[in-house]
Amino acid sequence: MRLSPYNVLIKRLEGADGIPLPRRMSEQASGFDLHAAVSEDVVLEPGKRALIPTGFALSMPPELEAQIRPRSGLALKHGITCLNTPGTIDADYRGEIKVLLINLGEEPFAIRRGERIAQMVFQLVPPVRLEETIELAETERGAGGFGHTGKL
Ligand SMILES: O=c1ccn([C@H]2C[C@H](O)[C@@H](COP(=O)(O)OP(=O)(O)OP(=O)(O)O)O2)c(=O)[nH]1
Ligand SMILES: [Mg+2]
Repeated sequence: MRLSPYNVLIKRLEGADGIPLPRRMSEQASGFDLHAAVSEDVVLEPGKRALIPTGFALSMPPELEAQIRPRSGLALKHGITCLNTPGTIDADYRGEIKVLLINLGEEPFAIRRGERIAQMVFQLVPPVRLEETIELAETERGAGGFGHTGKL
């Protein structure tokens, strides 16, 4: 078990005064909830999408990435989810973290300043080097996929 946490730096951006920094809502929550840093309400009509600012930027060690995931409560109650879920935040990205929301519900949904709209989960990214070859290691599955193993 890792004893010391990964140190991730967070910078509040202009216009994000009063917006809480991302936070875990319970001690062992996987995700840090993200708040909308919109200057005024954004109304998402059914079927429409919007890129919502969160008011902060990150600097994290190269072995990490962050994933932007939907909040299940918003998805269940209002059909609000992330279009590109999970969104990928690269370790070298220094711009504002944004959330691409889409309304898959039947009613317009208002996104208000400061409301929690999504969550950010940090993940380890293993160091991988792609090496081109003409022969792959054989397996029992081989090229079978997409339901190849049946239903039961
Ligand atoms: O939900 C998201 C997804 C991405 N990003 C930012 C951080 C990420 O590092 C960058 C690029 O994202 P991605 O690689 O998914 O998009 P792309 O279309 O491949 O853009 P790029 O060519 O800039 O990599 O955009 C967000 O703020 N929120
Ligand atoms: Mg990319």
